[in-house]
Amino acid sequence: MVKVTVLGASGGIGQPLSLLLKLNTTVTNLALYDLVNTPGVAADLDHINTPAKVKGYLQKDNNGLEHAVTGSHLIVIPAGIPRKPGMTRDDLFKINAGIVRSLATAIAQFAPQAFILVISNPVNSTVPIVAEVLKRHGVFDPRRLFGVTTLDVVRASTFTAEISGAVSKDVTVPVVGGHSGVTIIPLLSKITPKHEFTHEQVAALTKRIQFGGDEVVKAKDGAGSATLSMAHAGARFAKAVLDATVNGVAGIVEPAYVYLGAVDSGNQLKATVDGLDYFSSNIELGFYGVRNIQPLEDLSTYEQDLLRAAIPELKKSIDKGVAFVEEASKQKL
Ligand SMILES: NC(=O)c1ccc[n+]([C@@H]2O[C@H](COP(=O)([O-])OP(=O)(O)OC[C@H]3O[C@@H](n4cnc5c(N)ncnc54)[C@H](O)[C@@H]3O)[C@@H](O)[C@H]2O)c1
Ligand SMILES: O=C(O)C[C@H](O)C(=O)O
Repeated sequence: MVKVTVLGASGGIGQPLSLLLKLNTTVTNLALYDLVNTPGVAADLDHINTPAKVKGYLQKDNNGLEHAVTGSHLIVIPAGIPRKPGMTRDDLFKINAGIVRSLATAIAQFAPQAFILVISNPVNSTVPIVAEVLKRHGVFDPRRLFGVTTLDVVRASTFTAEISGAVSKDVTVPVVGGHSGVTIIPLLSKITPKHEFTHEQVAALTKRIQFGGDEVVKAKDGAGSATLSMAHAGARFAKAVLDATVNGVAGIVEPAYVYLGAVDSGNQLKATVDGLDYFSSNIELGFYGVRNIQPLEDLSTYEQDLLRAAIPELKKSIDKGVAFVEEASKQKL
């Protein structure tokens, strides 16, 4: 059995993401959990002739969350509120931190072995929140926890190809750091296939990739943030984890925001990012999840400056997530 669970499955991301996961033939059971509407979404998806059996769970059901997560191989979390124009991702912390903490508590209790993919913003803080909850339950395996930053590399491929004329699906741009504004660091000097951009193009592309989310928030004009492109990105990353951990595919490399103490190579990277505990880099996936975290090498001067600007922002967001769980534990929430 390969059970995948989506927490927040009725939302703007949750529904198309669940559709794409239903189309993934590695999945045998798809559990959809939300406050509302999951029975309908599940009944609808269950008519698609792919292997996964789909079941909906509601918060108001008796032990709905427990039943949704129990036995899961992989759990994706897009639960929480999205931005409106004028908001930063950090403005979501107040509400989403509590949502993510309560979902992580259930995972720690009922699915401690699951691979966890966090989409809920602010990712730079919500991933440390999940980790702290798992640590407190004595079940933290950092190789199994990922902040999903795939949308940044998807955008980077699209935006750079518009300038270079390459076919976007063939373009790869490493994007490292975190998932918010200046913490998003595109490494345009490392684009493949190789392309030489002018300084002006590098500056403009960097800004567009860093603030790509704002373009969608503005265009949606109060109706939320990226959902469809995010569903695509989330399904792509979930497929990568399933291929590595279920299907035994070796050598898969995808970016993700992870705990750097997960593996030795992460500790080496940690030394080059001023001791940050979490950072997004290209991750080689293996049977147990994170297998290798790629180092930052040969950055251009411009990229080194971006990194310098990102580090204090990341530190603030990480500390905020850790402090939130500490405070909640003190208050026995
Ligand atoms: N990581 C990324 O790259 C990325 C990209 C886009 C959006 N996001 C984030 O994803 C989150 C969701 O975005 P959306 O557009 O789908 O929002 P949405 O409001 O459309 O959907 C969120 C869903 O979460 C559900 N929910 C709320 N509290 C819950 C709880 N305690 N348990 C289960 N479900 C709960 C809601 O009922 C809703 O169905 C936002 O925080 C957004 O900022 C992240
Ligand atoms: O921009 C947002 O708030 C949503 C998401 O993080 C994105 O990058 O599109």
